[in-house]
Amino acid sequence: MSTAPTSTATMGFTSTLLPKLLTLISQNSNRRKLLLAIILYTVYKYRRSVLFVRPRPDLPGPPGLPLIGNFWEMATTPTAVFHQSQERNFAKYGRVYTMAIPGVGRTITVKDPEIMDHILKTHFWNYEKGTRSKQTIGPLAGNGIFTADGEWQRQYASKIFTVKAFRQYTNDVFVQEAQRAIDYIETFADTGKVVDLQRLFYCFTLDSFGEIAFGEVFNCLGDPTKDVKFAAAFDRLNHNLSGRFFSPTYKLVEWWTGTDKLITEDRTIIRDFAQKIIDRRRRERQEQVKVDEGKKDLLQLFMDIGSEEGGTPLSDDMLVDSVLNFIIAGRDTTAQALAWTFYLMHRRGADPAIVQRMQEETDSVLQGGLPTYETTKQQKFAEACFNESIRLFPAVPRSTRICTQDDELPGGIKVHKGERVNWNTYAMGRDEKIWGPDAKVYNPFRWMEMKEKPTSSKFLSFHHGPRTCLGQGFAVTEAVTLMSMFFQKYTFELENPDQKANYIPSLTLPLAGGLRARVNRRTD
Ligand code: HEM
Repeated sequence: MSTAPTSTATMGFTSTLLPKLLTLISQNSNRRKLLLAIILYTVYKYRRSVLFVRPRPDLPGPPGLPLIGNFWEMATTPTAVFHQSQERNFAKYGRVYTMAIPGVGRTITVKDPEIMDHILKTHFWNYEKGTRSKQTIGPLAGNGIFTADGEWQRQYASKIFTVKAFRQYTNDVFVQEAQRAIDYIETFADTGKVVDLQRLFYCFTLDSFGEIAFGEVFNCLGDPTKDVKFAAAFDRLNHNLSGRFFSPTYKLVEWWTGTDKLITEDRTIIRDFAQKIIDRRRRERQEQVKVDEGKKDLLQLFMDIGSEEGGTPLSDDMLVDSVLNFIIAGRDTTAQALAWTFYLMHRRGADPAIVQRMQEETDSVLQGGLPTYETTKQQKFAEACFNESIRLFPAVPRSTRICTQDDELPGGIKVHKGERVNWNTYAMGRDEKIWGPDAKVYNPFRWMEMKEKPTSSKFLSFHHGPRTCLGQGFAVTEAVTLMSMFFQKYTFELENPDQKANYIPSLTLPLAGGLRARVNRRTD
């Protein structure tokens, strides 16, 4: 049992609920009276306690209810404004606050670069993803890099990005798939018809990943309005598992709604798909079919790295996990970041100088040609537009770790073994202390004017420390390739320029309502 600071909820209990219960007792039979009296006594005695959670009267935080702590608050906070509610808590309680829920435990939520550096870098070893993370996204991520705490996964995955041919191959795929996206929007150009750009970006990143991960053509860009079986199962699974992060009682809810069965079905579809490709590759390997060095996909690279001298060949399950984790990491994140970028550049009130500068930069770097890996590196303003959008709308908006040994954070804040430390990248990206008084304004020019790039403990969108996003360069190249090819030819106009910046609550940050826009050919 724990003792929490006296709360308004507790005061509400004494002033409103207590008299009601006393009246109820006086009106009931003896047995009922006794039962009610016991309940009343228990609730009163533990009015400042949260069942099974260690007390932290030293930390501020939203007041909870007797025994159930912040359960009610968590259950009733609309998930569509989850990040704003955390921002409000920071505004009220400062850079660190706590909440507690029976069965889930205590969470300490932080928003401070110095503390982030401590948790994610200098004391990295003391904060692990833990079993809850594995339970929640396990059906999708398996035992891959996302749920693992170290081991072989990072070692293998990081090797992939050092393969030079892989960089060239991915770049060729981005150009090819962006061209297919252009073929699609060309049919809309100057017609006044509306296209959902977010959906198109999902198809762009899915088709790119189909090629890069498995050497497979999903052909989502062939008709973005139609579902691709693998992608539909992947999206549904992602969506259903996201719900687990917001619900302490997800097991019960899934059983009640039948979502548990859907999760199993979708998991099977995805893994069977990957397994078939692995079987084919193993057969081809036995038949000694030659693989073009310049066209090795992720699966092939993972198979090769495992067979290298000193390497351990990966089992089929490990291969499936490895490749799927790249798709989880890179597909939705990049598509959503692109959608937010186009949204922020075109919504009402956006500075027209942003699109103008983007066009000027693209025209001057590409000179009418197609992008290459080298030209994307020169498009600093395009990169700034992208970074600025994931500062405000980070594709991974929050995350969590479990403390494995008692620790002390900068500022003398104690964290006990088993307590959960959460952080909110969304809130950090809008923090005036880090970004200045215009922190909430979309202003890509700030990146061009900075003398030094912000450290990753401040610009947390790609994470910080030893588990920093491995695909940061990949994502930026992919996004800048598409942006440059789009801005080279077209202008965009949102169907609803006043569309609100709402997101769908999820592990990532999709733009709610998609991004419906009209496309016009550039005439300048
Ligand atoms: C806008 C795009 C992206 C953003 C904002 C982003 C952000 C992140 C963040 C915040 C993490 C840490 C997650 C956590 O452990 O809490 C992460 C991890 C990771 N990302 Fe990205 N990512 C993006 C694109 C990509 C792409 C395209 C790839 C692969 C091609 C990728 C590969 C990875 C991998 C493998 C990890 C796991 C690293 C580890 O746990 O050691 N990411 N990413």
